[in-house]
Amino acid sequence: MQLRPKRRPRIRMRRTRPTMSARERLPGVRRWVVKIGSALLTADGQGLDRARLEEWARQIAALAAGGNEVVLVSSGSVAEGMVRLGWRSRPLRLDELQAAASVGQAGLVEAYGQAFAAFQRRVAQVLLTHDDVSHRGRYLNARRTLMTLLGLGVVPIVNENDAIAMEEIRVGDNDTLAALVVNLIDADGLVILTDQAGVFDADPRTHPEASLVPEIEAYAPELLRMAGASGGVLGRGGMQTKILAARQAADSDALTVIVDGRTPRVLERVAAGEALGTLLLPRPGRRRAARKNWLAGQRRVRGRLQVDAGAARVLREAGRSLLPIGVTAVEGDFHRGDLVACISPDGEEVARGLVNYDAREARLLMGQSSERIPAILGYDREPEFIHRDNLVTV
Ligand SMILES: Nc1ncnc2c1ncn2[C@@H]1O[C@H](COP(=O)(O)OP(=O)(O)O)[C@@H](O)[C@H]1O
Ligand SMILES: N[C@@H](CCC(=O)OP(=O)(O)O)C(=O)O
Repeated sequence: MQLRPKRRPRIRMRRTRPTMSARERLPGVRRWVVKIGSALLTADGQGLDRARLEEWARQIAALAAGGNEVVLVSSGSVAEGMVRLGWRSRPLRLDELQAAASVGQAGLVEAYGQAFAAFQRRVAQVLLTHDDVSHRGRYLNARRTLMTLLGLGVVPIVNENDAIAMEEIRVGDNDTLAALVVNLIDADGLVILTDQAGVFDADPRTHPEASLVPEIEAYAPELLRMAGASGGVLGRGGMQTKILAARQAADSDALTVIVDGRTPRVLERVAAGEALGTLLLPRPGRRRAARKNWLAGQRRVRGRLQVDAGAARVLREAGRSLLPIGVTAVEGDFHRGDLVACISPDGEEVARGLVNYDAREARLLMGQSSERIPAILGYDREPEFIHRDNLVTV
């Protein structure tokens, strides 16, 4: 009897039919999150690959000089820490992992600092946990800090706060962290740099005949089947978490490109719309920002702001920010970052959003013009009670 080689079942792919090529949207992207994975950052577990790091710094600096805003999400703290501590295998104990991450994170930011300095760019270290993006007040602060850094022309370098993150507040992998950052700052492009050319129709490590998927909807159901279970020795997520990250980015209408970070001038070429890696697309017509969905879904309204007719109208019709001057009464005992409802003079809820002031401060500021905030409080903050980015109409 002749044995026939076992064939892999063919996967039918629903690729997005290009009308205007979706790649043509990439040159229009202005705010990027670039994620660099452990698999790529360290030369075979021998420490950080500084030559590559410098090349990415050059490209990010070039994008920034061309009017783009770029937040870098970089892994590598554990890998670098292991090298600095002389450990050959990734520890299993959480405290040792956290120690390695702390040692490595210092090295990581130092290396980026030097790399970017060669291109006259400053960097900032931003360490986040899951709590920071799900907790009301810290969410606003994390967002504001990142936006301020971008406004200053600084490149924020984000990693998970591994030293303190316990299991229940861990994001877990940096693909997911990158997606959280996309949603946090309303980025319109996410580039995930990894050690493969992109997403293949099967894991290329175990299926050398697999072929690259150039473009696909992030929510295409077959995608997760293509991705093998987990990543390499240093990385954690593998392709699965990258696809889930692309989906989360797609929820706020961002485009994701998964691509080999070793490709020459990769970031500049991706941003120019060149067909590199895999482009993962949002579903057409899904425009509502993820943050707004999240806001709309929050049930625990902590307070109510009575607004006058004019404020009710601009909130309802134009989705504008709520200023202190339009508020006539403050109900409840809420804190900065809490969800509050905006109530029109006829008693209807017109909008809800994350408030920038504590109830005590709001009572002092209501009915006043925003220029008077510093004089009334003795310190300055946002001119809005609720910024339109953090507000949904009901
Ligand atoms: N369908 C697929 N296409 C490409 N890579 C895949 C696929 N399925 C699994 N992988 C694996 O995912 C790995 C990348 O994930 P990981 O090692 O976590 O990298 P990183 O550190 O960049 O996050 C690849 O080296 C590859 O072996
Ligand atoms: N925050 C840790 C873990 C990051 C991580 O999971 O890495 P990866 O998903 O491979 O980019 C680190 O910097 O090593």
